Amino acid sequence: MTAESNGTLLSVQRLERHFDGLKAVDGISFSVHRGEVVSIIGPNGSGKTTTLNLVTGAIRPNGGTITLDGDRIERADSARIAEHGIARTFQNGRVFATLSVADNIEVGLHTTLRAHRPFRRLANLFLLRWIPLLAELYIAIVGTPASRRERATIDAVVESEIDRFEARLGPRRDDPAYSLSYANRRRTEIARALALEPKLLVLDEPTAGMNQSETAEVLAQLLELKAAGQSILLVEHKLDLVMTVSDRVIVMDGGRIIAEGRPDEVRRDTAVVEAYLGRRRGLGGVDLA
Ligand SMILES: Nc1ncnc2c1ncn2[C@@H]1O[C@H](COP(=O)(O)OP(=O)(O)OP(=O)(O)O)[C@@H](O)[C@H]1O
Repeated sequence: MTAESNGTLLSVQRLERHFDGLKAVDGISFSVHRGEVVSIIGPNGSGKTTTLNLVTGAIRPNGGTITLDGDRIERADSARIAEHGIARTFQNGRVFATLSVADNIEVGLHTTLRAHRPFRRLANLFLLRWIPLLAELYIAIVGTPASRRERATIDAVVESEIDRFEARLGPRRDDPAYSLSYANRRRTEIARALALEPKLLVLDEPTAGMNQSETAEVLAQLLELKAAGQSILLVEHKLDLVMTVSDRVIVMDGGRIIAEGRPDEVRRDTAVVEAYLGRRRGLGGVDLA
C-alpha cells in the first residue's frame, strides 16, 4: 500500500543518529497518519528531541529514511522541509527577542515564501539562519520585506494566528517578544509554526516551564487543533496531557522504541512502567499504572 492510499503522512524507517559512538536514535521506525496526534515519551536522554531534529531537518541521519507525503526528506535542509509542510517549535522556546509578536509570526512566512523571489528568499534565509541578530535589527528598523501583493496575504495570516490566541496575544501584538511572559513566548512560537499551515505540526515540550493553568490552556488548544484535523507529532513530559490528547503514544528508551500503542495500551505496558519507574530515571514518581 502506498503512503497516499493508507493515509500515512510521515513515515520513518530504521532511522539512526550517532553522536561520537553514542546511539542517540538507534534504528527506529514509526509513522504519523493524516489527522493523527502521535506523542513520543520516554526518560531523559532517550532520543526524543534528536528524533524531532531529524524529522525537521535540523540534523541529518546516519541511516534510515524519512518520507513526508510520499517524498523522501531525510537529506533535505530545514527550510526545504518547512516548505514541504513540517513546522516545529523548540524545547527551549525560540522567538526573536527584539521583534514584535506580529513580526515573529511573520518571519516564519518569509523563510518559506516560494521561489518566485529567489534572491530575497535567499537573503532572508541567510539573515535569519546565520546572522539572526542582524536580521532582527534590519526588521525592527526597516520592517519585514514584502511586495504589496504579498503584504495583504501575510497580514491576513498573521492576524488569523493572533486571533487564535486572541485573549493572550491580541493585546501584545506589537510588543517585543522580550517583554512577554514565558507562556506568551511559547504561544507566539506555536502561532508562528501554525501560520505556515503545516501538514505536520511538530511540538517539542510545548508546556515546559508552564504552570497548571497554562498547561491546561495548551491542552485545550491542542484538542482544538486535533478536532480541526491537524496532524501533530508531540514530545511532552506531562503524561496527563499526552494521554488525553494522543491517538497513539510511542515510548523511547536508549534510542529505541520500547512500546507503541493507544494511550490506554501504553499505560499498561510493563516495559514502559519499568523504563520510567523501575530504573527511577526521567519522570520518577509518575504513576503510569
Ligand atoms: N548534539 C549532540 N552531541 C552529542 N550528544 C548529543 C547531542 N544531542 C543529543 N545528544 C545525546 O543523545 C542522547 C539523546 O538526547 P535527546 O536530547 O534526543 O534526548 P531526549 O529524550 O530528548 O531527552 P530530554 O527528555 O532530556 O529532552 C542523549 O544522551 C544526549 O546527551
